[in-house]
Amino acid sequence: MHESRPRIGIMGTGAIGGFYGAMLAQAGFDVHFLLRSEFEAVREHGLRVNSVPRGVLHLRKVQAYRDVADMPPCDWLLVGAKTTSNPSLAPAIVQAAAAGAKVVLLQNGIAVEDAMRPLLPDTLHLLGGLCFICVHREAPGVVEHQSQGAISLGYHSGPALGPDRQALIDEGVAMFREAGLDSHAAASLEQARWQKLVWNAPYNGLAVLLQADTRALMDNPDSVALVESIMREVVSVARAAGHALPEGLAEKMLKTTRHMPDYLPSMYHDHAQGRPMELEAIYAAPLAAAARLGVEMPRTEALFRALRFIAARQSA
Ligand SMILES: NC(=O)C1=CN([C@@H]2O[C@H](COP(=O)(O)OP(=O)(O)OC[C@H]3O[C@@H](n4cnc5c(N)ncnc54)[C@H](OP(=O)(O)O)[C@@H]3O)[C@@H](O)[C@H]2O)C=CC1
Ligand SMILES: CC(C)(CO)C(=O)C(=O)O
Repeated sequence: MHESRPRIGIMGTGAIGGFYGAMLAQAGFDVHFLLRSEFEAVREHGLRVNSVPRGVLHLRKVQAYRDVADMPPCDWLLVGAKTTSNPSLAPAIVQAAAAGAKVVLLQNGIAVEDAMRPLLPDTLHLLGGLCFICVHREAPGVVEHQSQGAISLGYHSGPALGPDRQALIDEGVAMFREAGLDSHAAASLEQARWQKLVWNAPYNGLAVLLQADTRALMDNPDSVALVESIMREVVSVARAAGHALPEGLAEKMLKTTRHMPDYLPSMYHDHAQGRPMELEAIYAAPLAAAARLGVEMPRTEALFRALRFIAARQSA
């Protein structure tokens, strides 16, 4: 630890990293941002979050870095890159870590910590952070925040045992709460990931395939039927894996989505910008789990294959 408050590193400052990092910096935390394509813009103009529920937050002086070697050692490393960047980002995470640092993957998908764990030394704690939020990058250094913002944390692996794990999660939860965010401990990180996937598996991919935002998807009976059937497949696999997802989860998510702003999930933006889509974390890993458990996910698999076709054409 450094001084009385932890030092925070944002590893990948896009929509999620920009939003949570700016909120923490505004609350007085010592936050250091690793950037890539938007480094110059942020260094010159700062980081701006245009938030519908919270108003404009403009961090004019940002501790921004293009090279991880210039970053000071950080106690909390919040990974805001897409899961597709994790293998190439891992050495930078290790380099920016203070002794005994907590690495938190603020990412969607299944088994993302399992894939990251072998790339980190055993001395680092690895946690997952599930972000319930609608944000996207509007321009270099500009994040649009449409709604929500809650974050739940769960411990994956590392040197802490038993009550020490809970204490670390509580420390993280308290940090986000101090920044004015709704934050909770997830009883089980794996279950929390499956539960969130019930939303991401249908909407992320269908937004790309059908070129539609959530409002358009919810206004059409055919797309609603597709969304619902994919949700039910994810729920079945999660339950087969031993996760007691709440009864009526799919219905509740459909209802909540009807009341959301017309939102384009992050996978839509990746496709639109020609960036890799998170197909491994959101589709391939759940499908592999389903195969191991002997549960079929025919509609999810069809969506995955269609998306993989789109991705292959895009990269050709
Ligand atoms: N957006 C949302 O509303 C939500 C997103 N999520 C999840 O959060 C995660 C992040 O998504 P999101 O914020 O939308 O993604 P973005 O594409 O907006 O941000 C990713 C950022 O990581 C940066 N990055 C990647 N690799 C490196 C690197 N090697 N060095 C430095 N920076 C790097 C990118 O830089 P560059 O500009 O160079 O590409 C970019 O700024 C995903 O897993 C997503 O599924 C979860 C809930 C909601
Ligand atoms: C489910 C949603 C839209 C908001 O909770 C989100 O967090 C995401 O896009 O991953």
